[in-house]
Amino acid sequence: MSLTTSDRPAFLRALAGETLTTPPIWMMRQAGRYLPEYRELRAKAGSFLGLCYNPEWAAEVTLQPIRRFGFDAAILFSDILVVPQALGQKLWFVEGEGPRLEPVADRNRLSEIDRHAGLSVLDPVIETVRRVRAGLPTGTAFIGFCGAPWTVATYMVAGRGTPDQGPAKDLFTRDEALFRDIIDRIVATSIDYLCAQIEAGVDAVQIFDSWAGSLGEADFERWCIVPTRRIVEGVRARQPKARIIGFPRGAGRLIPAYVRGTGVDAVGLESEIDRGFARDEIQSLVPVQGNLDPLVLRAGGPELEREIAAVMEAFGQGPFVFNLGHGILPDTPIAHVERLLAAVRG
Ligand SMILES: Cc1c2[nH]c(c1CCC(=O)O)Cc1[nH]c(c(CCC(=O)O)c1C)Cc1[nH]c(c(CCC(=O)O)c1C)Cc1[nH]c(c(C)c1CCC(=O)O)C2
Repeated sequence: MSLTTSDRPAFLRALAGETLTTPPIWMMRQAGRYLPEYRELRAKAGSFLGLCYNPEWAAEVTLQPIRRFGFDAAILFSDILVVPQALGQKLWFVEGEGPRLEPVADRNRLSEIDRHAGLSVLDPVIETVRRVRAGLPTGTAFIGFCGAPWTVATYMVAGRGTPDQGPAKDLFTRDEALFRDIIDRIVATSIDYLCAQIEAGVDAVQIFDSWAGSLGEADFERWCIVPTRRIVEGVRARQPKARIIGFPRGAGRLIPAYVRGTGVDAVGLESEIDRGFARDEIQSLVPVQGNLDPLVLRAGGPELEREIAAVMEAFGQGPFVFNLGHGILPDTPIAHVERLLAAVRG
């Protein structure tokens, strides 16, 4: 049975360049701590990674926001830092703080982690993809993802999140060959990982570059644009129909160069971007996704109404996916998410 155009998920139609009267909507981090049903399963799993690597639970968590809110797309429940794990690096999460890895700051450490390398570490995540696919309603699209090489490298080098990405910047200044080697490994594994997700059933993939905004123009070209283009080309060589969304958070005025240079099909926009610029210089190139401020969603009230209208006003006349400019905050009231959906869907 072939699907007619109108049976195609609205999310995929928008990514293909259609302007829809009601834009499709999903939210970054839509499966997460603001949901009581997530917190319940998270407590049962004991740890975040325990949840990520249990296909039954991870599939359930992926589907929770779809059942509750009927978003237009589900996003795989996992983390960008499972790729360093596939590269052999130890990863753990400190409760209330965030991720920790054994830092890779010299050549010896890199050759040590290499011994354990293997994509099979991610088999449970691929099994999660199959289960979610089987459980998703038709009309709901399914998004897979990975971290962009630059952002993943910042965690691999520092061993944790850093306010200014200083350790990774120091490394590419001090030992460019070593940093390039790290980037190359992330690129190769990310291509295999995204292709495995697509083969198992995701409709589109998003490349999260959360720290893209911390790079100056020349470094943005070599550490963000070039490695991302290699992933896009590597995935397309094997999966010509793959839909790829880039999210170079904070890249602002460099986003048109990112779109042209990487060849992504669509781009996510941070909340801070100038919306007039984004409409004229970015949405004219590719469909855009974003960019309600997560703080405004959490606050609710008249400011939320005004901002939803401003986002719709800026992007509603072109190909557009409604989203936040970054992940939903854990203490966001569920009623505000319900209000957002009602306002966007009219
Ligand atoms: C930098 C980054 C990470 N992970 C991710 C990024 C890029 C996007 C961004 O900038 O937010 C991406 C990510 N992380 C998670 C997803 C799942 C899909 C989704 O719902 O969007 C995705 C796409 C789940 C998660 N990843 C994490 C949680 C919270 C874990 C918990 O339940 O305790 C979730 C639901 C943990 C995580 N994972 C990471 C950090 C820094 C943290 C700690 C901060 C935090 O707790 O929010 C690394």
